[in-house]
Amino acid sequence: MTQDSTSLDSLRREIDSIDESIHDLLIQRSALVERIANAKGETITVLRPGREAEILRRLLARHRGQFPRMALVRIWREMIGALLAIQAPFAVAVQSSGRGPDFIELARNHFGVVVPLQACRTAGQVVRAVADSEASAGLVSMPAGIEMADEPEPWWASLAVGSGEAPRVVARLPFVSPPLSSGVAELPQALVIACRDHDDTGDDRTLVVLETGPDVSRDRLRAAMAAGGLESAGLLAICRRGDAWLHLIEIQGHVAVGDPRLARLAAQREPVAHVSVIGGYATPLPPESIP
Ligand SMILES: O=C(O)C(=O)C[C@]1(C(=O)O)C=C[C@@H](O)C=C1
Repeated sequence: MTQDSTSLDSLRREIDSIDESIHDLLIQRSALVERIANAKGETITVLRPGREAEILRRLLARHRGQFPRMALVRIWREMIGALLAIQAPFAVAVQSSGRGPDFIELARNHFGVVVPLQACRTAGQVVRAVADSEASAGLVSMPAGIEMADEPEPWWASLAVGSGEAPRVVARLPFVSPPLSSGVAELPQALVIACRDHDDTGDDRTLVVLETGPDVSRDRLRAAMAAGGLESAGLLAICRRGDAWLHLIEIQGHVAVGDPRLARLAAQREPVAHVSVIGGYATPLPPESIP
């Protein structure tokens, strides 16, 4: 045996030993998640998107060496998805209209190969599947502009009338943007909904629906929000409900349903007659942070 093949053999034995350590740790992690699942008890969903975001941010911040960050994310997404599925029956309803195949890919990349995906034609059907507990979570397209929906009302407006048990937005995908495939001009953006509140991870956006009369400018809305102590990060979409206009607005930071700033905004009465928090998400990592 040559010197080279001896050292190759010994390097491979080291790799075998590392693989076994990784495997043992995976088995240990899985056992810990089972204990977490027992501790969660009767909660409505096992999904904790804020915790998932914190895990990925922490690992990416400490990462070093040649192993690609995108591959690190992929491994953890696969592991977390599999560990969601061992905690409870877990399925994701995915909107198949519009950029349907892209949304399926987005859901697969995020939830991994184990979690079953259920195609639903419209976003409204995804909301209903989650509300009726036919799916544990749903993936719907990121609203943009004035909604010309194939439903009486865009999906996000239906969340604004929901009770505490109704689906809410809990995550935005992709959390870490993969490189664009050839021929794809831009990545699809989607929101994850589930029957739980959005988490506070320290770097978040909140989605609110503001109800106003007609002809309220963006500047006026922004000023009313600022007077209430809320910083708008942008108007995502608007739609009409009878004589009222509904504005879907992204707010900087985590704002919980009972936040006094929302009450201050609604107390002004003009221009905002009503405010509903429909969820929020951990701010996705900028693509440039994943070289
Ligand atoms: O921390 C939890 O609540 C878990 O269920 C564990 C875990 C994980 O694998 O780390 C899995 C799924 C959750 O969405 C978040 C995290």
